[in-house]
Amino acid sequence: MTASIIDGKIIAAELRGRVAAEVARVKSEHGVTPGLAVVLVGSDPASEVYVRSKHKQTQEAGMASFEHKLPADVAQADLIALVQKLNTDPTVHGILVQLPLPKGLDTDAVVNAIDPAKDVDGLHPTNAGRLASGMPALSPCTPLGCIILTKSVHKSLEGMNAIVIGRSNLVGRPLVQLLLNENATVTIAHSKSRDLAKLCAQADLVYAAVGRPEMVRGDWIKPGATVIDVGINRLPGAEGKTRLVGDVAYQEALKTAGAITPVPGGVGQMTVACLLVNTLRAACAIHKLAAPAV
Ligand SMILES: Nc1nc(=O)c2c([nH]1)NC[C@@H]1CN(c3ccc(C(=O)N[C@@H](CCC(=O)O)C(=O)O)cc3)C=[N+]21
Ligand SMILES: [Mg+2]
Repeated sequence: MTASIIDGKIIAAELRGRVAAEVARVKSEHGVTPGLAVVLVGSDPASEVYVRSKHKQTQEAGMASFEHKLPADVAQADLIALVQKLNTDPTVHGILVQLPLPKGLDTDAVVNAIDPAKDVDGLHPTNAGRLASGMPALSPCTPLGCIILTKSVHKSLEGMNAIVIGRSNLVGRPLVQLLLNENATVTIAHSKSRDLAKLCAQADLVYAAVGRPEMVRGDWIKPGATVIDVGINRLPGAEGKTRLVGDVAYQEALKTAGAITPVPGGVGQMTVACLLVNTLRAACAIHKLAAPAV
């Protein structure tokens, strides 16, 4: 038996189409154009790639896209001043500060400066706290994407055993909360967990988000389980190129899993699509419109 492949490209494109339709409706019915501001500090090549694809997809969905590039040696106060300006800019409904920030900048202080109503990354403690309390919140895009991909396989996650490997603020922790909202039973594992293979073997749903290339092996996976690979690791490939691999040993896991996401073409695609969803939701909330149908 070989696993079916969960096609993030197709699922993300379909989601972006629904966002675009809602954006068109909100524009024509209410005269509101949702706007996303992305702040990139320094010049990490991988970050440049993500920011470019965010810009393109935002515009394709009919939303306004604002890019702000700052030098790696920008003063903390100047970065915060930009965030504050975006907070009060009525054309901006979503603010994303690309992470990680260059050394010397205080990430917590920058994230705290974002208006929680415009925090489309769901990183502000107000949104993280609301999510953890079961209240409506802007939730981080990658975990939202993971849930949508899982639901493309399972209509309901109720009572399923899920394991989340990784506990970052951007992925692992909020993903745990979203899974709890779906009534899954959740195990939270991380780099210090003992006997990860055994914990994994009990899971119907495996979420690998540790940032270690191919750490999750095929024989850890319960036969038929759904595997969502959040990792994006750049390894040296042939002819001086880089090669992207996930946190799961994909070829091995294909043999035991029931369904699995590829890297690239899995979770990464959904992250950007969900960013558009969050920007649309933020714009509707800010303008006191009904929540959009996506
Ligand atoms: N404040 C903040 N929010 C983020 O959401 C955030 C961030 N900082 N910093 C970096 C990570 C990473 N991230 C990705 C977005 C899209 C792809 C993506 O489009 N991946 C494609 C192609 C990848 C490629 O070819 O390089 C795929 O997996 O198919 C991947 C990763 C968002 N992040
Ligand atoms: Mg991917």
